[in-house]
Amino acid sequence: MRASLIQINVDPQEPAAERRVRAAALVHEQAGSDLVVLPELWHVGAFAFESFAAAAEPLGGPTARAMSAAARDAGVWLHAGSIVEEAPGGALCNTSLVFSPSGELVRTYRKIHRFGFDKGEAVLMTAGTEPVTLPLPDTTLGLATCYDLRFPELFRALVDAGAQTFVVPAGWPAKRRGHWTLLARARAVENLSYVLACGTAGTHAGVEQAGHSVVFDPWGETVAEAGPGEEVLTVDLDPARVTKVREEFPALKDRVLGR
Ligand SMILES: NC(=O)CCC(=O)C(=O)O
Repeated sequence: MRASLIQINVDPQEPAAERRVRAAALVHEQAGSDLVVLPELWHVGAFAFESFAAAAEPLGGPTARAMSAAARDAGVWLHAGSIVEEAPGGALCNTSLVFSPSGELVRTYRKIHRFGFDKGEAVLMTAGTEPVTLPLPDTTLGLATCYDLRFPELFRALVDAGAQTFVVPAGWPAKRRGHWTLLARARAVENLSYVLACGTAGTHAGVEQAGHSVVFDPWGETVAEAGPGEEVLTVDLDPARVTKVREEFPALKDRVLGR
């Protein structure tokens, strides 16, 4: 199973409409991959809080339409990262979109843990409540977004729902890059699962992004890691390895709490 993580540069000087066209072209270039992943809020910037309201769009909005067409044209499963969703009733949510190779929107995931404490996303966005998984032909995806990485109980809930491969779009700051890599790896090791963690490059709203998208295997080994700039990280995964590792090291069966 081939996966491509598109670590797109988010530059406030680039209009969102142009970045959308560029993202679609980058997805198109990944034809031949099974799964393509974009980062969190790449259309606006995860820290561009003051632009969230203006950038909000419904599920059938311009980003979703462009990504549906891109998935269909490339013939790939596309985790299109997240958008600022204007939900029915007007609430804003940080919502991930997953499209099938025919361009159908097959899953949405509203980020459960909002970042910012008493500011930014935490006050502007409404939290999701539901963990979301998606069975693909070769693996079952578990969806999480950025700050969710700090909450292992979400990943356990996803494992209980059948997840074998976590997809984590993010807009993670460079100043906490050490946490990014450490937490993504921990989620792989403790859940004996692949982790596909896709961040952004560039600086927006004064926040330098970490880049360094990374893929860990179910033993916590690094499959591939990007640098700080715009880059596509393409990896070949062996979905059967999740079952094998879980059989050889059945730690998930030893859980006592929270089952
Ligand atoms: N967009 C985010 O969720 C940022 C998370 C973050 O900066 C952190 O957890 O640290």
